[in-house]
Parts: sequence; C-alpha cells; structure tokens
Amino acid sequence: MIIFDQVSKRYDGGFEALSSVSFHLKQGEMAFLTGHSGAGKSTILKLISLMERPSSGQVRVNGQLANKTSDKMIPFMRREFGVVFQNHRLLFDRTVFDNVALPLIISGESPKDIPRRVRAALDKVGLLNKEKFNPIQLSGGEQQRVGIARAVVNKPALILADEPTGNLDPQLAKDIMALFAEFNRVGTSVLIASHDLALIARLPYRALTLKNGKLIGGGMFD
Ligand SMILES: Nc1ncnc2c1ncn2[C@@H]1O[C@H](COP(=O)(O)OP(=O)(O)OP(=O)(O)O)[C@@H](O)[C@H]1O
Repeated sequence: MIIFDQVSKRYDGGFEALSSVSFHLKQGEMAFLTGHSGAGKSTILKLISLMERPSSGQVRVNGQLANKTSDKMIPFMRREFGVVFQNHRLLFDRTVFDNVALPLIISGESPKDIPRRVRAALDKVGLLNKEKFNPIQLSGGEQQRVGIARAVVNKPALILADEPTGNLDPQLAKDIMALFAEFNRVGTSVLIASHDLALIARLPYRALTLKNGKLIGGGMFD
C-alpha cells in the first residue's frame, strides 16, 4: 500500500527532515508512526499525501510512484485516502452533515447518493443523531469522530491520521483508536502518527519509530 525506499527529504533552507527512510505498509495493515517532536512524522505523511516530494529515494502509494505523479493527477490520487487531523479542521459555519458531505461534493459524487453515503459514514462513528448539529455544539471526541466520518466517506483504501488523539483524554483516545481498528478490520490500511507511547504500547500494531529523521524501529517488512 505504501512503500518508502531510501527516502530522504531536505527542505528549502537545507534541513534534512528524513534520511534514507525505508518501510512497507502492507495492504490492510494498521501501523503507528512515532518519534519525538520534529522527528519527521508529519513529513512522512506529507510525502504520502503528495503535499511534499522526496529529495531522493522512492515513495509508492497504491502502486503509483509518487515522485512521478503530475500535479494534474494529484487530486485523483488523493481520493484513494482519507486524512484525519488533530484539530479536526471542521467548518464551524456548517452542519455536521455538510462537513462530512464535503469530500463527496468535491469529488463530483451524484447529489442523489450523497445523503445515503454521509449517513453511512456518520453511522460508523456513532453520530447519526447529530447530523443537524453545528460542530461547535459537539464535544472534542465527537468533533474528532466527525473528522473521521469525513475522512472515510469516500471509502478510502488508506486512512492517514496525524495525532488524531492529541487533544483527547485517555478514554476518548482509546475509543478513537478502536474506531480506526474497526475500519482496519474491514480491510482499510491505516497509518497513525502519534507520540502517545503509552497508548501505542498497549495496542498490537507495528510502530515505525523515527529519531532525527531516521527510522530506528519497526521498518522491517515482516
Ligand atoms: N516546510 C518546511 N520547511 C523547513 N523545515 C521544515 C518544514 N516542515 C518541517 N520542517 C522541519 O523538519 C523537521 C521534521 O518536521 P515534522 O513536522 O515532520 O516533524 P514531526 O515529527 O511531525 O513533529 P511534531 O510531532 O512536532 O509534529 C522539523 O525540524 C521541522 O522544523
């Protein structure tokens, strides 16, 4: 699903955020990406989501070589995955329903299919009864669930999450991880950047560990 082969990333200004990173996230696998602040976790997610290009090495997502993807193809490739952010990035002037519908509208989904798809996504995260609410009326955990519904509404093959439990208390963080595990059980690949080492240690998933831009653990294929 994701292959990094000797990937380095040097930002403008010369700072090397990643040095020769290699790993393979298999189709249907769920794994964590961990490491200290500034270790390079977000850089890896940005390379996968084509927000950044590698300085050297190869990034493959779903068989496609990301280095060679033309700008025109990027929106099509991005439909293959859903992204979950720590701060939700929800639109507070729209309802929960409208927030979750947004990716479908952007990808040109037929309007008659949108309500059914949005409600299916809200059902999966347990928020079917909150579709008319404004996100401001929801708790932090519920807002994060709306963000997850929005990420999965396009039925992506891959979910990328950047510190999805960063603002949540331990019980809510556990619930959110259980939700990701449920999507993984039905075949979705999941990669979660997190520095919550206690939570990661309790869960049975591989942890790719970064230190100063180098992968120091979990990078082996099997
Ligand atoms: N656009 C950029 N230009 C220059 N340097 C950058 C840029 N983005 C990130 N960096 C640097 O690259 C390093 C890795 O950043 P990255 O955001 O990948 O770390 P991280 O592990 O996600 O950290 P955090 O847990 O704090 O989010 C940091 O030192 C950061 O300052």
